[in-house]
Amino acid sequence: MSGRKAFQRNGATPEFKMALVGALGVGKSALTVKYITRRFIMEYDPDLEGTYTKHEDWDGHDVIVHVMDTCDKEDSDPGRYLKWADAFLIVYSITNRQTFDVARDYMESISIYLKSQGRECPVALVGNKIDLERYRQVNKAEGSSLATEYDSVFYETTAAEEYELVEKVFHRVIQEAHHDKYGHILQQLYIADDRTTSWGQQQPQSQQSAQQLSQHPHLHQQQQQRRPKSPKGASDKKDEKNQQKKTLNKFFKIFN
Ligand SMILES: Nc1nc2c(ncn2[C@@H]2O[C@H](COP(=O)(O)OP(=O)(O)OP(=O)(O)O)[C@@H](O)[C@H]2O)c(=O)[nH]1
Repeated sequence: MSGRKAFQRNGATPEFKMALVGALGVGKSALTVKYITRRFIMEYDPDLEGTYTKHEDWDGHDVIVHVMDTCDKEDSDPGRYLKWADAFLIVYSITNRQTFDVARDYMESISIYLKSQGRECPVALVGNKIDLERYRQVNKAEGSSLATEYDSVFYETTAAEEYELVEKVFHRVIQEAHHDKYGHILQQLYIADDRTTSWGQQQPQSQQSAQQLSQHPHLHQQQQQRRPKSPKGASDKKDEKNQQKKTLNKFFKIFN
């Protein structure tokens, strides 16, 4: 049975929740707003955290995507996105090695958390700001290697240039999340990495709504109940490793 047929029989609108996490200043907000509005907005309030919703039109069918642009602070509870999300984008800046180290910590912590819950979610490692190649501190092979270590997909991208670069990352994660939820072979449903097939055009957002979002990034903020999802085997590669760094110790409080 093809994914498409199953999708058509199942009347419910597919819905996915993904959380962007990472160090401050890596471009989580820029990537979120780029995906939602197709626009690059230069400055955000670093203390703001929000959840945004976008309707994708795939081959005439509605797909709802919720994106949480997180902002972790010392005392904040990561449970707000760990429990909520169907998928995670762990973002670092290729121009800042420290943010790559933080991304590594997130990879580890999220992996351990999911395993403790018997859950598995798509996790993508995303190296952002490739438009600033001249300032690169983390080479592509390092990112790729870290992602491989955790059985995650890896992308380098930039919020500052073509929308398609950002779209590709989000669509790949949606692909994976769709597979987890509906158990379909993704290549039959959506796109291959080179985007040769099925993803429909984005529903164009009105200029007005894009402007409103840019001026009030939390316009579409909303809370949603998490939908159940089918588990997928977690990476076993890090079972023995328990080297949580201070900044991420809070993760353990959730499930210990
Ligand atoms: N050149 C370039 N600048 C970017 C890119 N993404 C984000 N920025 C800039 O980097 C700065 C930080 O981006 P944010 O999106 O606020 O980063 P964040 O990860 O959300 O961090 P906080 O807002 O501190 O939580 C802003 O000035 C952005 O305009 C990118 O891909 N390329």
